[in-house]
Amino acid sequence: MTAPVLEVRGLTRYFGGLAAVKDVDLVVPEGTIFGLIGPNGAGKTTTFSMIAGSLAPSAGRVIYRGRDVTRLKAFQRVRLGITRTHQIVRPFRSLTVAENVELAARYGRRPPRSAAEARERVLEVLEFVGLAPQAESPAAVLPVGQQKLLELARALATAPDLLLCDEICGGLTDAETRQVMGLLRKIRDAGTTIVYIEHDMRAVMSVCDRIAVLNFGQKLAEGTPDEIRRNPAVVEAYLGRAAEVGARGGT
Ligand SMILES: Nc1ncnc2c1ncn2[C@@H]1O[C@H](COP(=O)(O)OP(=O)(O)OP(=O)(O)O)[C@@H](O)[C@H]1O
Repeated sequence: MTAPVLEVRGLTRYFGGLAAVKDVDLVVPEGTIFGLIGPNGAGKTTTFSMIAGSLAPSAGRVIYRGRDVTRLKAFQRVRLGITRTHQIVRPFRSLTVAENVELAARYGRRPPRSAAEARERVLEVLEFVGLAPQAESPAAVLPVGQQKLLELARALATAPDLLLCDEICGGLTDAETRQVMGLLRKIRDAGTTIVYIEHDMRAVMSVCDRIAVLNFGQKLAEGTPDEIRRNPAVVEAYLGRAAEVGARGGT
């Protein structure tokens, strides 16, 4: 078995008296799409923020390829290969799509060494996500589906080794969701490990190799999509409710 790309040990975060994340352990094997699911407020985004480095844990460690990165800042982790997308996308709205992607590339793991290399990288990423025709449009004018693709493009431009995807399918049509699932599989197959937060259960179950379930800040279960689907505690805490609302559990 290959060494894990990411290990999270005893990860804990309090907000005042509230334990948003409590004593969570995760081991993410290389080359997988690893789902992180659970009800609203379960602690998924807080966990992501601690892995990405934008939020300090109250306790616990984040280990990336055997190295303890718990004290590194977010930009230092991006340079090592850990990049996240945000649930609420936030491109530079007045910059073009291409400029947004180029900026991300410059802060990434392999910054382009020339303007020509930057252009080539930007075009490659935009073609990959299908946004090449919008390259010169201001980010602000993109419809929601394309905003999500731009968020993914910006993350990919940093040349991530570990991509943290936060609810990339929220607000997308079924066709757009299928497109994004196809992209995630290609990204994984090209060698990038993915941790994926998502409420769209069809998407999660179709694309993830393993899934961990959070509930009230703690890990409730972990396993393959089939094991998770059949786990009575998961059905009780989350999946039953998600099914009631048409397999989409909320925001
Ligand atoms: N900055 C903050 N200050 C105070 N409480 C916070 C903060 N961020 C998150 N919380 C609380 O921590 C808990 C976990 O929130 P988090 O956003 O991590 O959950 P989540 O599983 O990502 O939820 P959702 O599926 O709704 O995005 C919630 O009770 C939330 O209100």
